[in-house]
Amino acid sequence: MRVERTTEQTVPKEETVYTYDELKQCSNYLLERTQLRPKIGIICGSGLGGFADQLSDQDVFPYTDIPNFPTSTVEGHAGCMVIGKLSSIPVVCMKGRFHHYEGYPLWKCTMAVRVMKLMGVEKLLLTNAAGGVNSEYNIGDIMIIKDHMNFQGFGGNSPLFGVNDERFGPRFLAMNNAYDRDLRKKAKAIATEMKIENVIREGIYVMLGGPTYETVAETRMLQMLGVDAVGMSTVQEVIVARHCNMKVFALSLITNKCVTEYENDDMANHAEVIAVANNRKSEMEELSRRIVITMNADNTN
Ligand SMILES: O=P(O)(O)O[C@@H]1C[C@H](O)[C@@H](CO)O1
Ligand SMILES: Nc1nc2[nH]cnc2c(=O)[nH]1
Repeated sequence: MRVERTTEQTVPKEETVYTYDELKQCSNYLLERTQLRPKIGIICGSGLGGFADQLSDQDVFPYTDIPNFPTSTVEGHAGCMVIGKLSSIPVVCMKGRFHHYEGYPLWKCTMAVRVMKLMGVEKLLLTNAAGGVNSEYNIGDIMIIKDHMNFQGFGGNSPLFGVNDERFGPRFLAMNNAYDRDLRKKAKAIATEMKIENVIREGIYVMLGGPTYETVAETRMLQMLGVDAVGMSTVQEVIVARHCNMKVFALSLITNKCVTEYENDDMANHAEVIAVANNRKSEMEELSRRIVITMNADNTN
């Protein structure tokens, strides 16, 4: 189903998932317009798109120009694909992702991952802004995602629903070690080199549909389940990336502490999310840059 907005009404319309050929059209469009052949893809979280500005030799493609592409509608998600070099390494960077709460089905939110795969991308680095569920987490902490809980999957929704196209991957998919163990270990060593180990965490991310932030009762439930951080993205992208055999690494920036007491009047809000992302920009960007270098040096698959 697609939600199409007009000025007066919201009209749901039937829509089928992207065909292989439609996604190939997108990747061809990009490859025909850049000399670079990236093997590493990056998806930037809310307020974290500035990472793409670090790239040299940039070719910039607004989503509105790429055939079959959805558009970004959220503040802090610029809405363009940037292909360029990071420390001489060719990368393709999504400056702005698609979220389920924008009205896109999960298969549509994740289409760019398959486009990257068709371009030749083998490894994916994702960032997001998330609320700290673990009471020991502080605003500004950077969490290496160790694992996720796929709540949409529990509820009967997945970006892989529908006929499986074996050209992308198998019908049934194992999800252990989705967040590559070796890259997580190396990222911790990099954080120590950067002397930011005091703000580095490793934990479990859960994606809820949003756009509401969590109630006190919901946060308490997540704590009981062992969740460390909660957001509104990433899980579906990781599922699609693993389906097409990409190696995955992901970081959550803890932009707010989820409220667990009824007497606490702190209100999560997107302006704060963007402001914290802006404050932690340099650490997030340098950590990500060094991880890209590590990913590039890694020849295992
Ligand atoms: O794209 P991410 O997951 O970084 O964005 C988070 C989740 C919502 O889109 C938004 C809420 O403030 O930030
Ligand atoms: N669901 C959710 N997403 C977020 N993104 C940034 N902060 C939060 C949060 O507290 N909850």
